[in-house]
Parts: sequence; structure tokens; C-alpha cells
Amino acid sequence: MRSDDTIFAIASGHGRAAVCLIRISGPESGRVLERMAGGLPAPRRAVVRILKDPSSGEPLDQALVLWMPGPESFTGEDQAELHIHGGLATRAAVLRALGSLGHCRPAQAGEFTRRAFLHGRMDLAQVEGLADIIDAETEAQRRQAMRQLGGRLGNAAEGWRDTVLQVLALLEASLDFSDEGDVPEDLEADILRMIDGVRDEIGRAVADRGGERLREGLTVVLAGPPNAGKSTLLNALARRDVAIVSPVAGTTRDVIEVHCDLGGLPVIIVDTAGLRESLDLIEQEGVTRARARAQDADLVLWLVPPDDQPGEPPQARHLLRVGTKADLPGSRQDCDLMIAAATGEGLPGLIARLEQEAGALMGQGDALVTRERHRRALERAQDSLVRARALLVDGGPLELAAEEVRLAARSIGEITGRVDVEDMLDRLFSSFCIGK
Ligand SMILES: Nc1nc2c(c(=O)[nH]1)N(C=O)[C@@H](CNc1ccc(C(=O)N[C@@H](CCC(=O)O)C(=O)O)cc1)CN2
Ligand SMILES: Nc1nc2c(ncn2[C@@H]2O[C@H](COP(=O)(O)OP(=O)(O)OP(=O)(O)O)[C@@H](O)[C@H]2O)c(=O)[nH]1
Ligand SMILES: [Mg+2]
Repeated sequence: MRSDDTIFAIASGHGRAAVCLIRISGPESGRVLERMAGGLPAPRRAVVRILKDPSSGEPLDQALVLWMPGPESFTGEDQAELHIHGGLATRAAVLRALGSLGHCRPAQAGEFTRRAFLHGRMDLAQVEGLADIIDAETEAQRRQAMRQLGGRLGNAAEGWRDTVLQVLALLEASLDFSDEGDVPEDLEADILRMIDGVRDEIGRAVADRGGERLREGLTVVLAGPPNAGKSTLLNALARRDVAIVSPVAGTTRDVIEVHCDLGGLPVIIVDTAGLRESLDLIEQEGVTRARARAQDADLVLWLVPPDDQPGEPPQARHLLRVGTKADLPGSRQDCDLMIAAATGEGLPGLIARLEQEAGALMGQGDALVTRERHRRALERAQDSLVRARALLVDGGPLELAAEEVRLAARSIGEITGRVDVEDMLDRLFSSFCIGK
């Protein structure tokens, strides 16, 4: 698979549809149109053409055709689009004809975007933003992904990298021109100020975990004793019968997840087995899983029924006590909220509270860092800057300080994919659809 092959793929959905979009990219794109669409249309003008089989000349479909040549110097970026009718037989016939040409092949997943990256049309952070746009299920996720596609993270990283490279240039100049091998006083103050500035800006970016949470969704686990009303609440929040509800204690064993959109924020509601000691091995496994999920959750709703000593809540990062079955008498000590999932009483208040908690933990899509890859690279850069600063202040070897600054620039460069990212490219682009 060469990156200068001419590739094609269906870029629209995989099912019968009014129109189906086939993308073609590479140096032979023009020849495809000459062989199948009766010649090259004017660049970037949609025209209606009859597509023909290149060997038999048989008409295959009436299509809207787009020819988008790359820069004169480089036909590798030539592109074409065939908007054909979305019928299954038509699609198959056109794909077969394309495959018969011999000078183009089916694209791999994400290969069009990978070429845009390799041709410098977009940086790696923008590629990830594009992937996030396709995966976005809520408004806040879409907003965050659009900002990243628009270059917000990449531009910030390039700014930090420029400053770090300026520091490196000053250090190397000091190495070359000062016979004592140290940095003149006044220059050292400037260098430390520049290092502190980048270190603090990166620190603020990595401290905000809202971006990652927003991509992954906020996990809210429903925990509590058997019969507390967990599954009833899950069904009420999901607005459909997802989990079995019954008066029999120990009904739920498996962990059941439902993805919800609460005020534009992605929230995953997780129903679990009622926490109690049980001789039933299957139920006991359910209880073990319930505790594990509660421990990993961003938020646990600890459901307290009226008629029971709910026992000790599980270990949790963040926990809200929710009194259940408010339609029944009974005291429930110090609950944050009261609901009756069976009647709907109190649910708007609970949902509003969840939206508030989600907003506080995820932000509204304005974070810079959105992936662990970004975080790790920036934390490595921060560590190198801290070590460089200490060497300068303590009068350590200038060569070592310069090397730490060089490492910091390299780590920041990973954000936009300037350096050291080959090994993760396959993983990233294989997560794209075919035709993207
Ligand atoms: N994007 C797209 N692809 C499509 C269609 C479509 O409507 N839109 N088609 C839908 O069936 C089929 C192709 N047939 C088409 C027929 C007419 C026009 C059209 O735009 N006609 C313009 C004049 C075009 C020109 O100036 O050459 C018109 O009639 O005003 C487009 C597609 C399959 N592919
Ligand atoms: N009156 C009243 N009954 C409720 C309410 N919510 C749930 N119940 C009843 O309480 C019983 C248990 O409800 P579930 O939702 O199955 O409880 P659970 O916590 O999932 O139970 P396990 O899966 O066994 O841990 C069922 O009979 C429900 O109909 C409520 O708001 N009011
Ligand atoms: Mg249940």
C-alpha cells in the first residue's frame, strides 16, 4: 500500500440511499474521470455526467461529478468525487468499474485523512478533532471537536514550542559565544521568565481534565441496596425499559449502561446489582462488579430506600445520596435529593443536578487537552522545563539545560505530530471509517 497510489472509497453511509458519495484521491484521479465520466470537467464545478464502464462503455449511472486538482506541482493531491445514486446494484457496478481500471485501489480506513495529514493539510491534533466530530453525540462534544479541528490545540502547542525553541536558541548562543560557558545575568532572567510562562500555561492546560471527560462521557453509577429502585431510575432516565424491575431483591446482576444526552453533555448511566452479601454466586459476582464500577465512576448516586438501613456506600470519587420511593412513608437520613422514580416525582430536580455536576466536571467544550496522548506529551514537556530551570538556577552544565529544553520542544511537537508519532498513526487512522 503506497501513499502515492490512487485510492477510492464510498464516503457516505453503507446502505441503500438516494445518493452515495465515492471519493477518489491520488495522481490518477483525473484519468479515472477521463475513462469513466467522459473527460475532465472544469475544476471545482459540479457537473452531471453519465458514468460508463471503462472497458464495455456500458452506462452505469447518471452522476454528479466533481474534479478537484491539487496544486500544479503535485498531482498526488488530485481529488475527484462521484455522487451516484445510492442503490446497491449501482454502487457495486461503479466500485467494480473503478477496481477494473488497474491504476487505483480501494482505500484503507482513514486513508484520505492520513494523506491530508502527510501532505501537511492538517496537523495531528486537527485529525483527532475530525475523528471527534464524527464521534460527537452531543452539542458540547461537537463544539469541542470543532475547536480542535479549527486548530485551537495545535496553535497553542505551536506557540509553546516556538517559545521553547527561542529559549534553546539563546542557550546555544551562550554556549557558542561565552567563554565561561554560562548565561549572562540579564539574559538568564529572560530565559527563566520564558520557561516559567510556558510551564504555567501548559500546567493550566493539563490541569483541566474536562476535555477528556467530555470525549469519553461522564459515568454516573446507580448503587444501593437491593430493591432501592436503581433499575426503575435507570429506565426513567433512559425513557425506555432497559433493565428488569421487580419486587424480588437481587434482580439485577449484570452492569447495564445507557448513554444519555443531559443538556448537551454525554452522560453514561450505569445500573448495578444491589449491594449485599449473597450466597448466590451469580449475584455475588454482580455485587463485585457493582463495587468496581462505583469505584471507577465520575459520580455515584447512592440510592437510599425508605424501608432499609442502606449500609455503607461503596468507595467513590464523588457521591450523591438520593432518597428513593418518596411516595412511600419512611425517613431517609441526610439525602441530597428525594425522588420517586416510579411516579417521576423529583426527577427534574435530579436531572438538573446531574447536568450541573456534568457541567462542572466536563466544562462546555472549551478545554485544550482532550486526549491522554496530549496530556502525557505536555506533562513530559513540563518535567523537562522544570529540570532545565533547576539546572540554570543552580549553575549546572549549560549543555544539560539545553538538552532538557530540546526534549521539551520535542514533547510539545508530538501534539501536532511534527515528531515521533509514527507508531501511533496506524492506531489513530484505523479508527476512522473507510472513505474518510
Ligand atoms: N449530489 C447529488 N448527487 C446526485 C444527485 C443529486 O441530486 N445530487 N442525483 C439525483 O438524482 C443523481 C445525479 N443526477 C443529477 C441530475 C441533475 C443534477 C443537477 O444539479 N442539475 C442541475 C443542472 C446541473 C448542471 O448545470 O449540469 C439542474 O437541473 O438545475 C444533479 C444530479 C445522482 N447523484
Ligand atoms: N412505590 C414505589 N416503588 C418503587 C419505586 N421505584 C421502584 N419501586 C419498586 O421497588 C421494587 C424494586 O425496584 P427495582 O428498580 O427493581 O430496584 P433495584 O434497586 O434495581 O433492585 P435490584 O436490582 O434487586 O438491586 C420494584 O417493585 C419497583 O416497582 C418508587 O419510586 N415508588
Ligand atoms: Mg435492578
